[in-house]
Amino acid sequence: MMFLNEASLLNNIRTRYYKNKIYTYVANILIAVNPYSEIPALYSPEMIRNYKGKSLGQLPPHVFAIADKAYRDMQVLKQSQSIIVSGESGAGKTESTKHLLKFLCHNWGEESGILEQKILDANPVLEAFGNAKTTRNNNSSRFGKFIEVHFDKDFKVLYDIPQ
Ligand SMILES: Nc1ncnc2c1ncn2[C@@H]1O[C@H](COP(=O)(O)OP(=O)(O)OP(=O)(O)O)[C@@H](O)[C@H]1O
Repeated sequence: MMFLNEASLLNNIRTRYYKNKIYTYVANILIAVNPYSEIPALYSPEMIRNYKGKSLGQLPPHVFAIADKAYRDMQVLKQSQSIIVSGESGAGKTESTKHLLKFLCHNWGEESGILEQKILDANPVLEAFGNAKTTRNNNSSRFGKFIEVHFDKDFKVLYDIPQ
């Protein structure tokens, strides 16, 4: 971008959004715009495989790239990593968190995948207890959500911060 200010950033995000490119990087922060419709190719099994082991920026901006970087940083630095998912109600935090979990489970989980499937399957149950319809979101996590997933010894904390 020629000028880095709020207006040009928003314009850039809008232009990308109209091309179904809902993800944009600002340095190593990922901005996601809620498309309010399914973009199937964005989360296909092929995409999940493509983003495994790729450096940030090697492929187009994606929530999978953030998950992969966190996992690889954990391995290299031997320290737990955190992904903070933040935004107003209805912004798409819960959906983003589900995509993060799915990516991590499919690419970096145990081989049998049984435990990972249980983690993914637990989500609808938790939502049944913790979610409610609000004016801003039909499936709002009003009671807050905190997901902690451990792979091996010291993997990983995901936060979905209620707004
Ligand atoms: N990546 C996405 N693709 C398609 N639809 C999405 C996506 N992200 C969000 N949505 C749609 O937007 C709705 C609201 O998203 P979500 O529940 O994730 O918001 P939230 O930020 O967690 O809200 P709250 O803080 O109220 O819990 C979802 O039910 C879904 O219909």
